[in-house]
Amino acid sequence: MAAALFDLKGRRALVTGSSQGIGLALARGLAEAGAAVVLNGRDPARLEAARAGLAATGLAAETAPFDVSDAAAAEAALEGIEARLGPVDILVNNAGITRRMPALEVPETTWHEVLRTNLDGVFFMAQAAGRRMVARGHGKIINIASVQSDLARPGTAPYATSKGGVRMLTRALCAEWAPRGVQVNAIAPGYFATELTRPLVEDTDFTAWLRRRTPAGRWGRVEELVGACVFLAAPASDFVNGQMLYVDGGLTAAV
Ligand SMILES: NC(=O)c1ccc[n+]([C@@H]2O[C@H](COP(=O)([O-])OP(=O)(O)OC[C@H]3O[C@@H](n4cnc5c(N)ncnc54)[C@H](O)[C@@H]3O)[C@@H](O)[C@H]2O)c1
Ligand SMILES: O=C(O)[C@H](O)[C@@H](O)[C@H](O)[C@H](O)CO
Repeated sequence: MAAALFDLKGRRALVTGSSQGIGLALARGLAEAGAAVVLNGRDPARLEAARAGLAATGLAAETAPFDVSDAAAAEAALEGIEARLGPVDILVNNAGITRRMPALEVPETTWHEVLRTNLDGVFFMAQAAGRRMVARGHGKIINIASVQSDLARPGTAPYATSKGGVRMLTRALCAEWAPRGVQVNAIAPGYFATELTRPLVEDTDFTAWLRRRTPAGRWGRVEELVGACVFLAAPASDFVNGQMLYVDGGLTAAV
């Protein structure tokens, strides 16, 4: 009984931005839970390397290279994936970027680049997948938000704004699609060591501050996000909708 609640066999999952980092860890976790996984990124060679890495450990995956910040490409990709492989039951909107700089110095192009990837990309991917899920009467969308959906720090204005938007988008889509059998939730990671956070990992002052600021006293490991993702992708969460689940070592629970 309990095992069936978390069983993803027979489900197909598309994870955006999954050639490395959090996306690749989530793709691996979903595949280990039984899902047929589709990897996405913009660079076909890096995507193929990620696929081969999963295959080397006995996990099959397909690839779909496209840019999530291009709404037409997202729609064409969903159309192509479903025609080639079958329905996408689970969408993990993970692709994201940051550009750290003081708000007074953010060029217009940078502002739009971050918002277009982190917020427009999440919306148009959700719209492309959601239109098909709503028609079928079931589906799971998991948006990767951030502790910066709620808390800002200097140098993160475009990023924090985009992640705050992801939080409200998650609620707005839940309000519309819950009656149609689709669950839309978010995971809000704390600080995890990846390429995106490398400048912060290498900054000894930042890391010392983070260890003091996080009740768990350390950086997160990407595998520690898998449990939340499998839960939100699986039947176990069928009545969980519009929520943002923090996986942050307690960072947002304590001052
Ligand atoms: N690392 C953290 O501490 C942390 C914390 C909270 C939230 N997040 C979020 O998790 C997600 C993954 O971040 P990560 O830390 O693994 O970073 P990462 O830079 O290692 O990985 C991001 C991936 O997204 C891909 N990507 C970027 N733009 C894309 C686009 N337009 N189309 C397709 N793919 C694209 C990149 O190529 C890369 O593979 C992001 O949304 C990020 O904001 C990360
Ligand atoms: O500059 C920063 O503080 C980081 O880039 C964060 O934005 C992390 O990437 C993460 O999203 C925190 O949860």
